[in-house]
Amino acid sequence: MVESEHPLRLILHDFLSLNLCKELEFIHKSCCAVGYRPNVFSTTLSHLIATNCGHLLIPFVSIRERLKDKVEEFFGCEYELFIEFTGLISWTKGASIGWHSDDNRSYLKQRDFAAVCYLNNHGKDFEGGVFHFQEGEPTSVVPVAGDLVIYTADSCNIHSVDEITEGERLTLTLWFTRDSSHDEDVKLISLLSQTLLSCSLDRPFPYLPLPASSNMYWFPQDQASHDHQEGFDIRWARIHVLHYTFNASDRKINNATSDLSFHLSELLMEPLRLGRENELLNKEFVNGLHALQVVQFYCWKATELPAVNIISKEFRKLTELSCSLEDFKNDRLKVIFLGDQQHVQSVFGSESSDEKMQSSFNWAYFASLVAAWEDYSLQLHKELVTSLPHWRTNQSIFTIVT
Ligand SMILES: O=C(O)CCC(=O)C(=O)O
Ligand SMILES: [Fe+2]
Repeated sequence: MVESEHPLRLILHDFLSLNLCKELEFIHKSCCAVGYRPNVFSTTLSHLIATNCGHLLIPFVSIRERLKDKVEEFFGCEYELFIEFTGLISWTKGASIGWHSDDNRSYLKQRDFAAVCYLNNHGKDFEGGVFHFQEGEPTSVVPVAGDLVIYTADSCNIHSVDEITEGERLTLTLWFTRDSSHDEDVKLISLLSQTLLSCSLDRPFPYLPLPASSNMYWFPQDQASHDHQEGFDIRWARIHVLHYTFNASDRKINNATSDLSFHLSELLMEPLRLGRENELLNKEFVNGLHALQVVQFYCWKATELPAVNIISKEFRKLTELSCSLEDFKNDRLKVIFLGDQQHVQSVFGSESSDEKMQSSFNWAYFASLVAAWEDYSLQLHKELVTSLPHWRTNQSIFTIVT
């Protein structure tokens, strides 16, 4: 399993199971916002909490523990380590990073160790994006889903990543610190406490996502220019490359355009429907993020379960497609949210997954997964509610054995 003998870095194969990689991909593709560098997208744990998706921290809990144990063990730490940052980070066409160490800014000095888990595959999901160490073995790491690289964050491990030339490269990245004042857990527990305690505990759907402000989902076409008009909305772009559309009723759009205080970008914060080719699913989602999450859940599960061919009566009822598509055919919205569709395709398009999804798509199966997504989310929410009091007492996020 171990690849290198270098004392300050370690490469492990198959550290994460493929299903965990897929689950984290589902979380990222349904929740991410624009990142801190051009062509980069990120999902931080605090962003999940801020968008009412604190329950999606649960899948990270045991991975963070295993990673911390591994780092402590490999570096023989005799002091306690704290996690300073946890995030899902994806890089798309044009993103790269030159030689650097991870503590190379005054505000990053607290970083002692880094862990990068690859969640998808070079050569299949993206091209480019090979990782290099400037000195010592191994010189290069080709990302493979499930593999892990850990290294010290100082100048002993100067590294770089080649430019992504196609597709989307996804990682789970953590930094560790000895400095307890940079402990991420303390901040996350405080945020979770604020959001969970401020809402009533018996809400019927406590896991429904709440979008952040629209600019956090706006991917500018030219990030160097200060004119951020041109570009696209990440949420819309993600469903577009999977051949879905967001549909709002004409009445709503007309009302919105006549109300000058209402920004059209806010339409994705409002109830809407999902369409595909000339069909419209007879279900209202509370907002664009809600619909996106169900679509991404379908992508995750559709690769796992055999397609359902027998459409039961119950399914048929659920999938009754709306007959008033004409009232929802709003190409105007597409222009506003997507802009240049070729640009969207060059950022998020992926041919291999595309073909598979297209040929096996089935609304009945999709509708059955709406319910499965609700069960999944509710289960995680319950785990969160059970765990939080223990986390608060210990000021630490850990697996609660029940
Ligand atoms: O994603 C990687 O392989 C490494 C990224 C990196 O070097 C960084 O974020 O500092
Ligand atoms: Fe780095």
